[in-house]
Amino acid sequence: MLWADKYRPKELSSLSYHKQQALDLRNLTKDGDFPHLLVYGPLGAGKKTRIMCLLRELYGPGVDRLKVETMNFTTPSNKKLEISTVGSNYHIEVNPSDVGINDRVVIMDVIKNVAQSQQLNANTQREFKVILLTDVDNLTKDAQHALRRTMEKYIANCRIILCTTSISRVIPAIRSRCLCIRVPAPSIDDITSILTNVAAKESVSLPPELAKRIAEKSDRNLRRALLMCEACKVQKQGLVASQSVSEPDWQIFIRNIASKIVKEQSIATLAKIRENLYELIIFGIPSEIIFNTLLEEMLKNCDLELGRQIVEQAALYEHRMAQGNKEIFHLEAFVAKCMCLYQNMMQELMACEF
Ligand SMILES: Nc1ncnc2c1ncn2[C@@H]1O[C@H](COP(=O)(O)OP(=O)(O)OP(=O)(O)O)[C@@H](O)[C@H]1O
Repeated sequence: MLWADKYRPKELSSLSYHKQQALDLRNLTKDGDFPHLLVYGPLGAGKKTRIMCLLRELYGPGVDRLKVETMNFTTPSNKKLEISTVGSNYHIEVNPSDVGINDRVVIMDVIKNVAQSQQLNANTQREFKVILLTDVDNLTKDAQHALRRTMEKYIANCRIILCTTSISRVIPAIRSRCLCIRVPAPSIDDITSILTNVAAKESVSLPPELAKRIAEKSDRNLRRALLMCEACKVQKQGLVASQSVSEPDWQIFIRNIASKIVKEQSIATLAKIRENLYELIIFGIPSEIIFNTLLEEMLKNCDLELGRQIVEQAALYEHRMAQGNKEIFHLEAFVAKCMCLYQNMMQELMACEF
């Protein structure tokens, strides 16, 4: 088992950072109930871990006995949909955006099914079940409006926990019906001490300088830091302070795409980059991550004015990507626009020189 899964805290009391928030969550469940929640924060900040600890506090260790199920749905146009869910006797976790633009059907059916089913275990029984919806920022507006109506209708039988990285794409009507909980990214010191603790549990001696370097390279993403630390251990049995910390392959791959854009602005390069983007998508790298990393890498290669223009275009294409269905179109359009802007800047520079 990976360290990130093996050492995931299970109790609110064992959460080692944002302790006040953990305490507040515990107080929230004191009388055995809580409102609908909207948990948001950057990738790898520990949102899911906190939610699972909260459920454990409420229902006991039964929430850890997970089973994977496949649910089937039929759209109004008779299209058959299939979605995987993970859940226990007390909760169910679904990512409705797995079915793309048909997410509205999934939202309505899942909530209806859960609200109508009864719980068996009388000892730990609550009056409600919990539905955990992940990646809520990717839900279509249609699905979000359906969610708003359904969450009101079934408030007596179920509580909904929404988990997302960006609250700005969640409609205000949902935000106002939930208690919003922000989980900020852990600090470099928090990550360093978690890495040191995990290494100690694994009987691996981790030099403090190396732990700090891993924490800095992880972009304050705790999961990434734990994976990087484990990768370092696999590369070299005895960890040393001067050891290099390798980056994930996809990050290097995206850096190469950015340097291709800068090196040559042509149709042939664009076609090659399209293949590269497809490869990233096929390997399961989320398109938002591809977009953000590509933007960061592009900004390293340009001056302030060009950077401003690229950020402006990135905002436009990212917005379109969030609204549309085929990410590749918008990623490719952004690459083409970057090439265009870069070429314009080079031509202006050359004109000035002559
Ligand atoms: N308080 C904590 N102490 C130690 N480790 C933690 C803590 N919180 C989270 N982790 C570790 O960090 C990893 C990432 O946490 P989690 O999956 O909860 O993040 P997330 O914000 O839900 O991420 P994503 O948005 O990418 O799904 C977990 O695998 C877990 O091992």
